[in-house]
Amino acid sequence: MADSTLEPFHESHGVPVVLRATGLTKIYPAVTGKAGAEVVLFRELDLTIRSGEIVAIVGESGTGKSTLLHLLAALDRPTAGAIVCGDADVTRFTAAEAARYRNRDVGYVWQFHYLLPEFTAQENVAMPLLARGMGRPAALDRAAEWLGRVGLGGRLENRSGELSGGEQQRVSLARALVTEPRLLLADEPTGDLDNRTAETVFGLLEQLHRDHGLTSLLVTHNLEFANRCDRVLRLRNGSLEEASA
Ligand SMILES: Nc1ncnc2c1ncn2[C@@H]1O[C@H](COP(=O)(O)OP(=O)(O)OP(=O)(O)O)[C@@H](O)[C@H]1O
Repeated sequence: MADSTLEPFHESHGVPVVLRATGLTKIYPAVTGKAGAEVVLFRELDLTIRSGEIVAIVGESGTGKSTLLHLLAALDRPTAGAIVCGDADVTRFTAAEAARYRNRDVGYVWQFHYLLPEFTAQENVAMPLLARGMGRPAALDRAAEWLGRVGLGGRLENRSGELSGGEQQRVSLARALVTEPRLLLADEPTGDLDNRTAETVFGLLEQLHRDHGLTSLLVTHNLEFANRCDRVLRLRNGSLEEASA
């Protein structure tokens, strides 16, 4: 059942909880005037993400993994249920509150990098800081620092077209983390990369967990990577089960 009375800084197994979803349900209604039933993606789904962990979500195509990440990022609304991150229920946000949440509390990386081609790597990474009102010199400094952490300290001035696929994805990882969000949401971040480059990007994610106490939720079809995460959850038949990959 949805519980909107969660305390802000509750704990689970002695570890602070970063995000808790309860009773999460997503149903697409039948289209009026057309044959066909409603689409139930998931019903009464519960999910707890604890500080510092890296959690993998696996499941067959079309089971709703990306939709779940969109709900957690406040890019979509559930049919029912609550998503508590920090001290607020994300599902009740106004558009302005959702935008602020996406800028401050969550970072996300998608399968495609979505870098702005007319800007340099450093400017792309600085963008979320500029959007929140940080001055340009400070934002560029912070961006350079994060590009150094993802191994691209020598590529600050390159535009996305001058970078390899793996480098582009590392820039998008730096852009997601430059605001130091509570939670990183990653939707198949290695899905568009060859095996060796995918290993570099996933290895980097593991290193950032070790070095910076990152917390992340990762959707992946790569079962080897899923097995290297702290927990694996499988989305199947509308529910989320603890699983081994
Ligand atoms: N507006 C809509 N009305 C009805 N069904 C929809 C609508 N939008 C999305 N869907 C369905 O929701 C399902 C879940 O899509 P989603 O992208 O979340 O799955 P996924 O598990 O991430 O898949 P993949 O692994 O292929 O990326 C799909 O079957 C899609 O057709």
